Amino acid sequence: MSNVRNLDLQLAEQIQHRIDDKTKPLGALGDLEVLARQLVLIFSQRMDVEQFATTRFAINNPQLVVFAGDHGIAAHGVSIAPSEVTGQMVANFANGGSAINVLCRQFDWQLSVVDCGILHAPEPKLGVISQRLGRRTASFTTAAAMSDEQLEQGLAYGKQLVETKLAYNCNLLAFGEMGIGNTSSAAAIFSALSGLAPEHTVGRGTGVSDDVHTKKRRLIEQALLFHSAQLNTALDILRCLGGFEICQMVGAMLAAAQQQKAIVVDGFIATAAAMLTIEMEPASRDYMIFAHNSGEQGHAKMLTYLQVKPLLNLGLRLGEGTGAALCLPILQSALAIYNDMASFSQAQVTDVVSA
Ligand SMILES: O=C(O)c1ccc[n+]([C@@H]2O[C@H](COP(=O)([O-])O)[C@@H](O)[C@H]2O)c1
Ligand SMILES: Cc1cc2nc[nH]c2cc1C
Repeated sequence: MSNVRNLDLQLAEQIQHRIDDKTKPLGALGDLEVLARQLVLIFSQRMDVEQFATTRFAINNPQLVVFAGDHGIAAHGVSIAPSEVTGQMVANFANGGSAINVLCRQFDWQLSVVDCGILHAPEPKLGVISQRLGRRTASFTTAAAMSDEQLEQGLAYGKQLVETKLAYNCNLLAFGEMGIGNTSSAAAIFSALSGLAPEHTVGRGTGVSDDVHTKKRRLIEQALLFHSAQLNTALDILRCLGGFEICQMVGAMLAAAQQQKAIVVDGFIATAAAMLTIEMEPASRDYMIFAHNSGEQGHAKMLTYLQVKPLLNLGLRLGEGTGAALCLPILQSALAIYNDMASFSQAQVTDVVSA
């Protein structure tokens, strides 16, 4: 049963023609042209030809969601910080002091923060959306990270969030996360999906030492062996190795793709969620924009595995959705070019030949 439709390509040729007919050498705006085509295709899905011809395409009410969750694996000391820091950072998000707050204010993203299950829940008055699945996952070295019920509830919470709180007049959603230990979970998911050994997928996360990096890799090798008979489907992989925030991201990405919204994917952990989403619903990839190539060593490999090209390469390795947030002006530029740039005939530019 597939709930996500591939993009209807009926208007694709017209869109490409309009881009090619702008006053520039063919393809000279590079990836901005690729983005314009993808965004206009997504935003024109249910339009008739007349509406399509007269519409100025725009990003409406862009929403960025940070999903936060704590991880049992963190108790093994695989990060530069303990799990308590997840809750402290969520309070920082709620108080407006983190990197993602600064970037969301700068670019006019609507920011939401979701507590998917963190060790120290913030006070309700801080306005964090509470969709808790527990205090933190089980350490996936010796147990499934979550139960079947938590998995199901997490997917449902993510879906509900998109369908109720975020749906209104918003055509673009960005996904970020926070969770001490979650690069371990994301690396394990990547290994399980791709078959790549942990030495290729496990990186330094928040910036751990050589010794901690080695311990982290060994723990993930151990976990993959422990679960090897179970890791048959994307749902199994998510249940055995995932995090509460990764689970809710998958539910929300599935719902966003189903509603044919553009999906901006942030770094290593958000891309692990995107990989699971694509595994469950391959058509969801049509709606995804990969914001950046993170500094986390496995991220470039994930992007290669997915055969996608990220927009930015700034060495960011913070998470929170910061790479995704930075893309908004580029996405807006792609649409501005599409809407406003003159064609050859409008500008009376003649005699340009293409190879
Ligand atoms: O987005 C990324 O590519 C990324 C790369 C490295 C670290 N992070 C962030 O750092 C935290 C996880 O790192 P760690 O070392 O605790 O596994 C988590 O809060 C992520 O948001 C994020
Ligand atoms: C301070 C801090 C901020 C973060 N933001 C996302 N992950 C993080 C991890 C740490 C440790």
